[in-house]
Amino acid sequence: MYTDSSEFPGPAALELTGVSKSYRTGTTAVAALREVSLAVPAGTFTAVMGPSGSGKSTLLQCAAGLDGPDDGQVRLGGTEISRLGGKALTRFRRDHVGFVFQSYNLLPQLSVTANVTLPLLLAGRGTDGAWLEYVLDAVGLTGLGNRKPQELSGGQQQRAAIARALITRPDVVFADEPTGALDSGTARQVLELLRHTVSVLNQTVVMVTHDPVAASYADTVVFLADGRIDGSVSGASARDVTDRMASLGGN
Ligand SMILES: Nc1ncnc2c1ncn2[C@@H]1O[C@H](COP(=O)(O)OP(=O)(O)OP(=O)(O)O)[C@@H](O)[C@H]1O
Repeated sequence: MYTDSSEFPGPAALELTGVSKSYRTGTTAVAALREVSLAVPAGTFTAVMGPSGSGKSTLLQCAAGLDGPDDGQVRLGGTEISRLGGKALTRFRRDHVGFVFQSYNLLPQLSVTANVTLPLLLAGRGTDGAWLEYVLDAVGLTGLGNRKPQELSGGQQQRAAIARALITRPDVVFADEPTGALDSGTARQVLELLRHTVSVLNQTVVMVTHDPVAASYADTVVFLADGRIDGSVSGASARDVTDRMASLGGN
């Protein structure tokens, strides 16, 4: 794992430096992230794992600009997003970040093509037809662009959500438990697709997951425990990840 982009050649797609975040409930404060530093090289697949409550979702929210850290910096594609707020941050996210969630969040009344190109429409950008076709092909939805989401299987719906995340050519795609709602065979296909977007499209992907099999598709698995980074492994098998998680006392 890199804690600083000077440690690797090439640009960092994402860099967190000393990021801390607490939540206040009543009179008590819960430290969800404690001085987390992490650098993700462009064109790599990173999985974030850790026990329940270790701070994975908070890390993703801060890294993607969905929430602001209390302390520290977040740089995404060369922009320090922790300095941005309001409309500037919303615009930045729209143009530079892609999201894939466990629930596909497709609009039922729109076709696959309209769902996939919605981020471009919202950004006031035109659709490059060749890129749309390429992306739909890449996610295995060739010829299904006119279908409505409910006319697709769960795996196909998640593929459409991945196409929607890729369409703006974002600096980073953040995936939060992207296979949580899928059976293991379909999950494997979606993970292979995410792997393909990194290996072939040079996309940067950061995925939060509870599943050691999902994590094994990543180049690097970063472990969180109690709001801190607790090491990382590269090229890990599902077994390696399971063993590491057991040593963290996690699930
Ligand atoms: N909105 C919130 N208000 C108060 N505390 C919160 C809030 N969100 C998260 N927390 C606390 O922050 C800590 C980290 O939570 P987070 O959701 O980031 O962990 P996680 O690793 O994603 O957990 P899980 O695997 O169960 O989803 C936990 O102690 C959690 O209870």
